[in-house]
Amino acid sequence: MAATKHLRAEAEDSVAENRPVKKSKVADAGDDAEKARLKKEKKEKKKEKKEKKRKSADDEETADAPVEESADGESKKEKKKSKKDKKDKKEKKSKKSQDEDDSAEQATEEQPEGMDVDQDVKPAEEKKKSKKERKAKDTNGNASEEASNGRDYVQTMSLSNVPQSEIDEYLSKNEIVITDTRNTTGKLRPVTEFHHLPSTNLLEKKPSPFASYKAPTPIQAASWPSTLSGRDVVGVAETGSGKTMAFALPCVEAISQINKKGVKAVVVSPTRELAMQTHEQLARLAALLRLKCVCLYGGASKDDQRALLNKGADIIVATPGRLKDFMSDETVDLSGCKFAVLDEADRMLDKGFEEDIKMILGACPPREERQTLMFTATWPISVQSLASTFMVDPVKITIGSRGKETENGSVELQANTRITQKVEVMDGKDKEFRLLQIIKQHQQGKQKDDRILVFCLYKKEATRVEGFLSRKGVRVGGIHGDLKQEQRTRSLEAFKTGKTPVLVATDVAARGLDIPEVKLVINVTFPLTIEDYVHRIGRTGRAGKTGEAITMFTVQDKAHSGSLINILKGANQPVPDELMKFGTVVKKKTHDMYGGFFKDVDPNQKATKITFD
Ligand SMILES: Nc1ncnc2c1ncn2[C@@H]1O[C@H](COP(=O)(O)OP(=O)(O)OP(=O)(O)O)[C@@H](O)[C@H]1O
Repeated sequence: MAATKHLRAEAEDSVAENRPVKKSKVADAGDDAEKARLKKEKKEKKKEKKEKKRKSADDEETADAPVEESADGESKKEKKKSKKDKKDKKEKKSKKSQDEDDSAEQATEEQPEGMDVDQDVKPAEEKKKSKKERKAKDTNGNASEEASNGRDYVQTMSLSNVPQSEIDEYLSKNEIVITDTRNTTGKLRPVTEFHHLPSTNLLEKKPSPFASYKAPTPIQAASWPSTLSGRDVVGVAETGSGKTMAFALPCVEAISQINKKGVKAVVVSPTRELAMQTHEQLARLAALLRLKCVCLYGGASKDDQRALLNKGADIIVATPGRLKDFMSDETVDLSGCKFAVLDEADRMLDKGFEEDIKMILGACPPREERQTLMFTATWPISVQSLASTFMVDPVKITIGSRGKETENGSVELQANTRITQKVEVMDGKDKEFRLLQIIKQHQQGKQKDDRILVFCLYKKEATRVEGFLSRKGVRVGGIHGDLKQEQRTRSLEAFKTGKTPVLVATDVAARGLDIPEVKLVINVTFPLTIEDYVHRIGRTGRAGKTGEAITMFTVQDKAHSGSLINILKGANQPVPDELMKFGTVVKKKTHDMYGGFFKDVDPNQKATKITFD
């Protein structure tokens, strides 16, 4: 606009200069014209100024002011701008806070239940991961969200992807029943394959600790999700079904997460030989993570065991007596022991060991601060109330017994169905002759090195029978409480290697011992309880194999006829007529704690329910 005005003025000046000289007239006339021109110019300037002002006001409105803006215009603009900035900031802030709320909500959704992680400090990577994991769980809607004892088990994607129909089939085929009063881990899927286990330092070792196994056994598959979650568990499964590894894996996993010196786990066993055997398996697993496992049992040098303890022990496997000794002289301190296992739990909780167990578990942290597992093949009601005082809401897992429990909560007693059971009713005086005959028959040809385990009830009886067989040329050894520990260990070793393929034992060898080559168990004298019978015959038919058991039954054993008949029927075994003649009444030996009672059994019905309390 200014440039136009200037150009017009120049043009007008040039016109004036080029006019003819008739100056005055022209001047007079020129003066008037000049006045008019100046007036017009003034008018135009005024108009321009007005126009500028209006434009400036418009510019302020649009915040698009030209560079040569007036001071006044600028301040107005700034005011307006700052107002606008404030408005923008407010909007941005509100949007930001909305975003934060959204992400917090999202994070809450992503947070696996039971995990105690601060949302605000949780790294994005972790958030992403937990979302992924949650997704894996949600696909099937069944994953562990339990985090007892500060541990969390996350079901792997590969297990989540197994169709539900396959899981249901596995549970029903293996007669698996999981009872959880918290009613959450009931949904946990059994770990049907080893590769379904979450990967850990231990499980990634090469070769794998499970290299020699094809798949987890049902008790392992069903209990690992709960035990790895840190839950207390009662596991009841048939003899020879892999219960040792069922508790060994969570034991080593649990203590590998504790960065403290001292004893962190204790496993209690009823017999020395079983303690040694369990120690062997557990020590192998623990060594993979450089954890130390020490075995304490009676009848061996205390000094040697103390020396081992002084080198450091993360896990102790022990019989109660020797463990108590070391606790009394303060060689062993269980105050940091966060993991406790009662193997052969019903035996550990019966009258004979009750006080020892109270003392041992009493020296561990309170039950709320430790994990307690109990495993057994027989779970009578008589021990269950005591068991519950040592545990917190245990998950109960039963395999077999068609998942049945009796009305009072005991797990139905059942023998391993792969064992062929025969009962021979006879006169007591014929026993030795018949025993020799059976052994000779079984050791013919290829079977000459088959291991045969012979059970007697009394130590003296075992000594006599061993002597008798030895005199008849049978390669035989003995194991019972009258023998020194060295002798017991030697006999067991010779039996395992096949040097003496026959072993005469009392019930010290009834529970837990795992000797795969045992093909036949002979009961020369019936045991004191039907549970002991189940454990005795369970020394054969282990890890999916078949086996055989022959029981000599005399009139002196007639109190056991009813319960034995039920066991035979429960395992689809023939019941000899001579046994039926002793009666089908189940008589329980009177016990100072559990009392005694009688129960009728209908001989025409398949026996399914017996309580042994
Ligand atoms: N997943 C598996 N696959 C095959 N064999 C296995 C598996 N787990 C354990 N075993 C083997 O099964 C055998 C029996 O295991 P274990 O001694 O733990 O049985 P158990 O259930 O404790 O028996 P018991 O009630 O008599 O004490 C052992 O030789 C063990 O090595």
